[in-house]
Amino acid sequence: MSMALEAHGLGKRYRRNWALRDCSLHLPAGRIAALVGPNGAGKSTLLNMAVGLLRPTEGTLRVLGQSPGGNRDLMDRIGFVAQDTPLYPDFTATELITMGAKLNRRWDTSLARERVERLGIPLDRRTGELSGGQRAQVALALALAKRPELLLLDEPVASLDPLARREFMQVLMGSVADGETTVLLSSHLLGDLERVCDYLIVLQAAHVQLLGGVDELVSEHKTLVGPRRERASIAGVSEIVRESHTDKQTTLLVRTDGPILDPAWSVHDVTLEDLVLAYLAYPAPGRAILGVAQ
Ligand SMILES: Nc1ncnc2c1ncn2[C@@H]1O[C@H](COP(=O)(O)OP(=O)(O)OP(=O)(O)O)[C@@H](O)[C@H]1O
Repeated sequence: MSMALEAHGLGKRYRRNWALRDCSLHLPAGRIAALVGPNGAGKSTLLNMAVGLLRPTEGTLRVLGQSPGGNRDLMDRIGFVAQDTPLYPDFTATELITMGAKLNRRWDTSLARERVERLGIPLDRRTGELSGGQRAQVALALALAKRPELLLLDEPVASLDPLARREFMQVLMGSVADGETTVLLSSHLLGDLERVCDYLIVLQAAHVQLLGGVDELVSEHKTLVGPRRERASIAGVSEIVRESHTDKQTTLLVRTDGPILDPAWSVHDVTLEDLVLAYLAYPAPGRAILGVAQ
């Protein structure tokens, strides 16, 4: 299986603070991956390193099998929309599309023009005079027009209205349907991600907290509800990710390594949102751990 992204022991330090540390992850080609984590978790740092805008402080990072720093051929194969969707404000969408055609070898001018037109965004208005959502749409159209093998999107839909978000997510799904594109997008909108993403990377406090295919992760985690009891080992449970108690009842979100047969527990499936929220509350690796989810 070929990897679109592969990191080993990757770290980035700004002065004395680590924005990313001991980060080992892989993203198989052809997936739509969600990059999730709280503010300041290191998501933008990871994406910026993947496009060579930042250099790792330690560790290795391979993107489409190559090292990203100063690699023009590799950059031709990657589409990137940064968090604040920067566009030259004095240029119109038409001018940016023309510029894209000059700078990129695999550029699809009609895709960009048709997309911007279909969204009702004036092609001849300076992008500095467009709304924030319209600017984001232009930036996304430019990224898609590159026909990238890897599309990296840093909170691409944050400024889009709900209908536009849904439409864009459908476009993303369509663009990976050919099996040749991989998408990695960071977002806080778990509902949107749940609909389209089939791979999940959860970052928290500069560390990878959870990684894997969404279906596999969802099926190996369960919520258990039973009479109140203090921590005890449960056959079939490899890890208790989160626990909460009322006077009479204990609720656990667990990672399983087999069936839960103890009849004291009722076993429930989890959603992607349950999973992400549980792992975000889980102590980060490398942090002083006082006991899991006490
Ligand atoms: N240029 C910089 N100089 C110093 N520290 C930085 C710089 N950029 C980011 N950081 C720090 O690195 C950490 C990770 O930041 P990053 O922007 O990667 O987080 P993020 O997960 O993308 O957050 P958000 O969801 O808020 O966009 C944060 O603690 C941030 O303060």
